[in-house]
Amino acid sequence: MMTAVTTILDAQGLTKAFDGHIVLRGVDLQIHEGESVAVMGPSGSGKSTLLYNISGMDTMTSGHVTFAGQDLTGLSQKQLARLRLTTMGFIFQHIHLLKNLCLLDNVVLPAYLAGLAPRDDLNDRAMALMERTGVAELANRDVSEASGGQLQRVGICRALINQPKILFGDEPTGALNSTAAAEIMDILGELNAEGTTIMLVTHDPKVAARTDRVLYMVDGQIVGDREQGRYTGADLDQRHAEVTQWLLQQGF
Ligand SMILES: Nc1ncnc2c1ncn2[C@@H]1O[C@H](COP(=O)(O)OP(=O)(O)OP(=O)(O)O)[C@@H](O)[C@H]1O
Repeated sequence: MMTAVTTILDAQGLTKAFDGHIVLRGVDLQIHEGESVAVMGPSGSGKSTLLYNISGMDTMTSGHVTFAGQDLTGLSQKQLARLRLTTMGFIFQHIHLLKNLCLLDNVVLPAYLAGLAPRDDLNDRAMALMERTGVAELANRDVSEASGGQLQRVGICRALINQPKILFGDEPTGALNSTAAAEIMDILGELNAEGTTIMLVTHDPKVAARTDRVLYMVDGQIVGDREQGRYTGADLDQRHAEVTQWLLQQGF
């Protein structure tokens, strides 16, 4: 039986210029609900700019982006902030947590700001996420008392606290050793298997090997789009070899 594909994010003719310097050159991109997508390409090709513009973190120069049926183009900064807070999660290379809050409160904060549930429920939800990602014992600790890999897990919990429809990552494993990076990708793989749509900017073909689809950007355009099927936990070396070969063909 064929499963219907739902487009969760649709960018049409997305252009972004900084002071007349064109960084995104009319990008068309559809992301389907439930898929995981890696965005690769040379430094400066526009990967992060693409992520920031399709998520409404930055304001595009021209084009249209529709997310979960809502056209971002006409929204005010306040409406965009609300949309991001309640429907999108973000993880970065360096997770910026508030130093004067314990790790649990850092996870709870976006939910508290969204005001969608009572505080006790938010604490329970945050603890469940921290248990799931293996950082529950750190809940009452400070930011300075956790390792980079542990902080990235806390960052994932924070990104998930409002049950986002999509999780965006900008080099989420970029600052981690290979073991910690693999553990983060295991967590993201589980979330994806449960239905969370994921889009990651990465330089790491091993990260890309675990996603459903790899985009390759050059000079502000998507020039390669590879569907590689779901990673099931087996044959990572084989997938890595295949995606590396494809990347080399793209000019990686
Ligand atoms: N806020 C900004 N103001 C001016 N120029 C910017 C800004 N953000 C990005 N750029 C420029 O846009 C281009 C693309 O940057 P971007 O960070 O999107 O590339 P990238 O592919 O993510 O690179 P990297 O892999 O190095 O992170 C670069 O030339 C960069 O200098």
